[in-house]
Amino acid sequence: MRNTLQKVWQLFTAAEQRKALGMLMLALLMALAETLGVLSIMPFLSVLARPGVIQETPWLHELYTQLDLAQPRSFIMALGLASIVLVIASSAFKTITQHLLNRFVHLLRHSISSRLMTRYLAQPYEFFISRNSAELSKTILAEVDLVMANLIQPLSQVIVQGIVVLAMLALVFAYNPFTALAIVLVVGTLYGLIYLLVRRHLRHIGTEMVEANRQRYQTCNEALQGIRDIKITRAEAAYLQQYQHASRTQARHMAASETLSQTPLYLVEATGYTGLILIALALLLKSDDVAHVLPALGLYGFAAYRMLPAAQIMYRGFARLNFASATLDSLHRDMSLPLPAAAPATQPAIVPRREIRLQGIRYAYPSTPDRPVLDAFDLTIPVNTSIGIKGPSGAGKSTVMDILLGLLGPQAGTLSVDGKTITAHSLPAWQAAIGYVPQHIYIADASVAANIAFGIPRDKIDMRAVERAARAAQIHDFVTRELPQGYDTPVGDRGIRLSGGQRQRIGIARALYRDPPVLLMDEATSALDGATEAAVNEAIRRLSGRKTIVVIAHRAASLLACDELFNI
Ligand SMILES: Nc1ncnc2c1ncn2[C@@H]1O[C@H](COP(=O)(O)OP(=O)(O)OP(=O)(O)O)[C@@H](O)[C@H]1O
Repeated sequence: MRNTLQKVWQLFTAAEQRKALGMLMLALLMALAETLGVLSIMPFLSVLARPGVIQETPWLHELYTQLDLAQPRSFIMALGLASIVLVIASSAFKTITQHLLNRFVHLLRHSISSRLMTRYLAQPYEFFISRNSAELSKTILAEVDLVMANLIQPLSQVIVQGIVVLAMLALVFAYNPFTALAIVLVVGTLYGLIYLLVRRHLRHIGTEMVEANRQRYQTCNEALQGIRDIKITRAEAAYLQQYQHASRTQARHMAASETLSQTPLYLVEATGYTGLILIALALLLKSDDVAHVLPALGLYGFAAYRMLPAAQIMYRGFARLNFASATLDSLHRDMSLPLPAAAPATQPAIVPRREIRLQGIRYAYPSTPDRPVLDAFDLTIPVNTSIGIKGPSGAGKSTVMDILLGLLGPQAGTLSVDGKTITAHSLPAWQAAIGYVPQHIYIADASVAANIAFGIPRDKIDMRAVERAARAAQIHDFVTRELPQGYDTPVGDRGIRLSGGQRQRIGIARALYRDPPVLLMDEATSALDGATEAAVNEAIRRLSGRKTIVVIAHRAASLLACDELFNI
């Protein structure tokens, strides 16, 4: 439990921690207002039952004389009215506090998920090749919500209602310690026993639910992304079954958690009612005077009316804490991912003047640390030349490119430009000098122009640069002649409305948009027909001499224009 609280506390920023303490103060005030409201019923009921009480109780007598009312009846009305005003004011205050609390909790969801997204995006590329992307989106979107709904909200309720329960108990205790102890004993034992019984089960189903949720996201993602293959191989049923299995497990566990957290209410309500009748009878046995019994009964009744729902909310909060602790663990783990020191935002691009060099590179992927793809690898690329890299499939050509791009950090060796080693600090400036065409081009569901000027806000897109890049990539004619809205035509989810070759040419145009001094192309023309490939190659050849170009290609034709060939 302490562990859970600590983890939740660590999810907050310093400002949020301060705000949480402010909320606690508000909750204390709320409990005070509530107590006053409950307390106000006593004088009213006392005087109502026996107006003689006014003369017997000094403070009531004092108040009565001060108010200078004509008769006790008016005094009773005044007391009743005062009690009503107090209860209404306390309810209004409660509503405001509750709203502030809800606001705090929901803004916390926004804050935690944004910080998580920031943390993920700041991780090195290697982090993403070892984690499933569906799992990451699930953590940002679903787990933060789950932690909010099942942990932080209940926790805030536990604290607020806990204070209310304590205040009510203090009130009853001040009136009659014996009854207060009896209440604590009965209600505490009831809830305590049920809590102990269900705690372990809740933790267990909570853990299973995290796994089921992960499977749901992953299956959904895979099914929708691989829809072509799924349709062709008729794998719909298998995916559906996988999804349904996870989804049903999640639904069952959610239902069980709900029920287990609601169950004691009815039991405790019945016990509370029985207790109230017993107290009334006991009081009546002690004194025959209803005037004595009524105020006490009023106090107990009202205190119970406020305390039991609060106790139930507290119990539900505790129950949910157990259910959500596995989710909290996974969220907490990712929120503790290291944030690399931010590189200066705008450094001028590192434009090579002499050469780009890979020296003594050793690289093994995280999943196979003992089997390096590259070992003692050297490559020197003179500036403004074009180099073709060839070699059998799986030889490590794309890995070399990822190292040149600074996406993968080698375990040994250096990447240097004009003798200067590229470090984490200078990496953004180096990447600013590179145009890159990957093997698989990612096309966003946006316009052609937005896809060419990738990552640039719409109003900042330089349409002249877009057109220049599109011409060089041999896609300008297609865009202007065949697309209904030209460069503004939306290309659909992952460029579904484009052919493979068109997507590839958009990728090439994207790499050329910033007119970078270095161009890295990984199988960039593999999806083009002979004539288009020749035209693209010709355009790129015209760039050589002005740019440093590295090309990976299987087809000899794609490498013909290169100044030098390198075998891996
Ligand atoms: N994320 C990864 N985790 C583990 N191993 C990987 C990963 N990516 C690639 N590899 C392995 O590294 C080796 C080199 O892969 P790479 O993609 O660099 O080859 P390539 O020469 O570009 O191949 P191709 O011509 O088929 O594209 C392969 O044996 C591959 O299995």
